[in-house]
Amino acid sequence: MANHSTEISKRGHITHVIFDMDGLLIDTEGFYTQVQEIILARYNKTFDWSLKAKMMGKKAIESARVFVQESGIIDELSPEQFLEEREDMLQSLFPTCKLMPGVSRLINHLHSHGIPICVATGSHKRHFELKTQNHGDIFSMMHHIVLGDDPEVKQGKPSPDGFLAATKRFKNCPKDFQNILVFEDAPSGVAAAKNAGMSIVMVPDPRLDRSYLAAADQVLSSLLDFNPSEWGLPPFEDAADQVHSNY
Ligand SMILES: O=P(O)(O)OC[C@H](O)CO
Ligand SMILES: [Mg+2]
Repeated sequence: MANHSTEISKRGHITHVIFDMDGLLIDTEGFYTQVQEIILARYNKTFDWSLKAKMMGKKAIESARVFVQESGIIDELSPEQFLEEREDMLQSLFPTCKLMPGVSRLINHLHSHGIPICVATGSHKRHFELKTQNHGDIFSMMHHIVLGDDPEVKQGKPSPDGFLAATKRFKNCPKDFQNILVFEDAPSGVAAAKNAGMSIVMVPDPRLDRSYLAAADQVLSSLLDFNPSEWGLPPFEDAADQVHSNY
């Protein structure tokens, strides 16, 4: 079995951290699922996790194209109509979102140790504001936030555009991108981090097909299971806090 120092050298010494948002920091992925199930039911179709896996993490319009094409309703509903149809439902759900387990503890820990942290999300500005309106304390600790409609993000995940834009905006950004750790929940996001040459911890929904997990450097069932010292980051001071804190 590898000892602790071997694990660190294998995983590298992380100096900067980039967080995905939906499904990783906040529990908004369930809202998208709920709304997409309702829309497909009108066409007597069911929304399943194989389609979900292909949509999550992408920019809205890119994800909408996948939805109408793969579900076979493209002749009845265009990607633009789909986005319009789901909008009211999403707008009422987003402000009710909660933080995922372990988010508060990890973000506070990294921030208090001066580790540069940021967000790179596929979400556009209007949705970002609805989703984060009750979580200003967490998002204010981010050095910067790169949104899906940022002019530098020409293409959504799995393109590396968002992660590369996020990297450039750090002061003293590392030369070796392996020293940047990305946290993601979506297959497209894991691919984007790999395409950017970064290290990647995946925290997938348990319903996601396991074939999607192989690309990540580490797979965790929750951020509560993340051990910073395995990645050369400052260890949690209070081990008891790791066990007992849910948020
Ligand atoms: O997972 P994120 O934060 O990149 O968001 C992407 C979409 O808005 C939701 O899948
Ligand atoms: Mg996500």
